[in-house]
Amino acid sequence: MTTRIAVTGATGRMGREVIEAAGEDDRFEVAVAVSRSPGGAIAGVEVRDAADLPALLADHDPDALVDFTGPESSVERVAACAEAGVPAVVGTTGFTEEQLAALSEAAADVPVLRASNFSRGIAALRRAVREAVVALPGYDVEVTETHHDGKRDAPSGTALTILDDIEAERDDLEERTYGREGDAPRSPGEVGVHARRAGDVAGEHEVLLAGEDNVLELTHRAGSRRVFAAGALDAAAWLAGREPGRYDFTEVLE
Ligand SMILES: NC(=O)C1=CN([C@@H]2O[C@H](COP(=O)(O)OP(=O)(O)OC[C@H]3O[C@@H](n4cnc5c(N)ncnc54)[C@H](OP(=O)(O)O)[C@@H]3O)[C@@H](O)[C@H]2O)C=CC1
Ligand SMILES: O=C(O)C1=N[C@H](C(=O)O)C[C@H](O)C1
Repeated sequence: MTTRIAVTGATGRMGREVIEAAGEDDRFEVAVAVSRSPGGAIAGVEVRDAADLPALLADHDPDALVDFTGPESSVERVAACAEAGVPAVVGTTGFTEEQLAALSEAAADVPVLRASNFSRGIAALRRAVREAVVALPGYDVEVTETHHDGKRDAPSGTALTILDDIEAERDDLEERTYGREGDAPRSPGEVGVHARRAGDVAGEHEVLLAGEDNVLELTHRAGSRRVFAAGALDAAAWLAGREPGRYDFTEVLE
C-alpha cells in the first residue's frame, strides 16, 4: 500500500531529504510539498505555497503530513492538520512548553507523532544510556552534542530527550550545567551539557559516564540526514489511519 504524504518546509535541509527519500521508495508518494518560497520542483515534486496549506490538504487528502520546520511554523502546520483531519509526524525541535501544549491540543483531533530524533540508532542509544546510568550509580554524567553550523536550537532536541531519560533514572542529578567557564569544579548533582556547532555534521550525541577508574562513553553518529528521513517516513506509514492522540517513535519501532 502506498502512503501519500504532505511535506512542509520543502526547501529546508530535512524537507528536501524527506521528499528525495520518498521519491526513491515505492511505499511512498509525495502528494503535496509546501514552502514559504514556492516555485520549482524537488525530485520532480512541485513546491506549492505554504500559505495555501489548508486548501491543499483538503484537495489532496494525504495520509500523513511530515513536518521538519521551526517551532512556530510547526504548531501552525499541525493546527492545519487538525482542521483537515490529517495525521501529523513532527520532527521539529526547540518547542516551548506552550507550543508543546498546542501540539497536544491538536492531538485531540488527529494522531500526532513527535520525536526529537527519527534514527533507530538514537533509539538504541537511549536504551543503552538508561541501562548504563542505573548500572553505574553515582557516576558523573556529561552529554555532548555536535551539529552543523546552521542548527538553530541548542542544546539539540535529542540531547534534551536523553537528559530527561537520565534524570528519570537518577534522582540525584538535579542540575543541568550548560558549558563551564572560569573557576568551575563539578558539583555532585550536575549533569554537564555541551553543544558544538561545526561544518556539516548531520548529528552526533555522546554520553560520558565517569567514576573512580571507570569511564564509559556511549556515542551515536548520524552518517547523513537520510536516517532521519527514513525514520520519519516509517512513522508516517505507521501513523496513517490511527486514532487521534499523541504517539511516540518507540511505538513505531516495536
Ligand atoms: N527529529 C529528527 O530526527 C530531526 C529533527 N530536525 C529538526 O528539524 C527542524 C528543521 O531542521 P532543518 O531542516 O535542518 O532546518 P532548515 O532551516 O534547513 O529548514 C527548515 C525549513 O522550515 C521552514 N521554516 C523555517 N522557519 C519557518 C518559519 N518561521 N515559518 C515557516 N516555515 C519555516 C523553511 O522552509 P521553507 O522556506 O521551504 O518553507 C526552512 O527552510 C529543526 O527543528 C531540527 O532540529 C532535524 C533533523 C532530524
Ligand atoms: O537540526 C538537526 O540537524 C538535528 N536536529 C535534531 C535534534 O535537535 O536533536 C535531531 C538530529 O540530531 C539532527
